[in-house]
Amino acid sequence: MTEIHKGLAGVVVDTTAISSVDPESNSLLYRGYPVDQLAERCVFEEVAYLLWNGELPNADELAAFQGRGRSQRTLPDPVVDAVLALPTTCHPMDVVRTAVSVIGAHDPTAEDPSREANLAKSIRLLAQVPGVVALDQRRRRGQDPIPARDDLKFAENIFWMTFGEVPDPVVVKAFEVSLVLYAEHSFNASTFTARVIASTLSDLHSAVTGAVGALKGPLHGGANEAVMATFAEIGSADQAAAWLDAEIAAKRKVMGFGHRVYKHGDSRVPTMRAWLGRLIEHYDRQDLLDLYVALEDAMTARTGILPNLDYPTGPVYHLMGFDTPTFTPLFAAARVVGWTAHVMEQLASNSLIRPLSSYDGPARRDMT
Ligand SMILES: CC(=O)SCCNC(=O)CCNC(=O)[C@H](O)C(C)(C)COP(=O)(O)OP(=O)(O)OC[C@H]1O[C@@H](n2cnc3c(N)ncnc32)[C@H](O)[C@@H]1OP(=O)(O)O
Ligand SMILES: O=C([O-])CC(=O)C(=O)O
Repeated sequence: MTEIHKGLAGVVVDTTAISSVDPESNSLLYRGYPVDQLAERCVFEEVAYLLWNGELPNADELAAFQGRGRSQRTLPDPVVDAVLALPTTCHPMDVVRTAVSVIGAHDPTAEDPSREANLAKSIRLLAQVPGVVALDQRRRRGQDPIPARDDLKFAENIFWMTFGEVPDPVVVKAFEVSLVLYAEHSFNASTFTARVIASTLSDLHSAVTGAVGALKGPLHGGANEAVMATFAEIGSADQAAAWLDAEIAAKRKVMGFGHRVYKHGDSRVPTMRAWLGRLIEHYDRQDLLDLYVALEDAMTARTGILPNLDYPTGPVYHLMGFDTPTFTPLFAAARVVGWTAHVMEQLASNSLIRPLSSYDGPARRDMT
């Protein structure tokens, strides 16, 4: 009988040199470096450089790389027009998905599959997606757009374009850590989507557009905003256990918990959790931490299922002032690096991704 690998669980479909996720040791390495070390010591652009090029940049390489990205931050007019033309009733991830597609349609090198062209497109996309996310949050609030600045680091510029100010360094660092942790995670659903699309020899923007769609779902990146919706529904720490009992009884999944690969805890959670603690102090929001801890404790006690990265990141982005539907677009802004690194890796050693299925429909029959 054919063995079915539902959801491709446990199936190894290819090799990758970009990152390694080891569920046994709960470790995540980007090109060999532990991600917690990168998160503490690097700016986001260094990590992007590492993931794309295989090595960390020296000071000159970093400066040149940052200059290249910063000079491309301003959104082309057709992209601004496309964002502003979309209804504010649509989800912000729909805006990101559309914008990536429009950026691709206007890119004169869109169909050039060389690594050099794909790297240039990746750098441009990474420079421009934050502008889309910031523009969209602002228009939904009835605020005018704020032009990008080329004197700010990647993380700082996102705050600037969204809020018109760069917050305290502890807030910027917490955000930068979240972006580093979100940048890459091997063959997750959205990255695999990008690789499937790239494997047909379609273009990089098509692969990223598809990846954005995959990330949107609450079983994947959409969980970070769902966590905040959960907190809003629960209200306060003393309600957490009763709320959870009802969810479990109704057999509903609790967002921000569980992981396909990590069964003993997500390797990125301790780092993000520590920064959440610092932000709780900075913003004086012990009530939010109490709720966070109460739900985690109740979930662990009742199911043994541990939080994933989206659990601490939801409240982190909330404290920073981002609107809840903007959380997954921020995840996307960071994951552009991982998606495009995988597209380039796929193309360097391509084989069409096309699994088999086992038919269980009606037996052969003739039309009458
Ligand atoms: C950055 C990221 O994308 S991380 C993932 C973010 N997604 C979420 O937080 C959504 C909530 N979590 C989940 O839905 C799941 O844990 C997934 C989809 C992430 C991984 O799931 P899988 O590895 O496919 O495991 P699966 O969904 O089969 O769960 C195994 C068992 O644990 C239960 N379970 C897993 N996660 C949860 C959860 N969050 N809440 C309640 N029960 C859960 C399942 O109901 C299932 O129980 P059963 O065997 O009695 O039916
Ligand atoms: O790896 C996964 O399945 C999901 C995840 O944590 C990520 O993409 O960061």
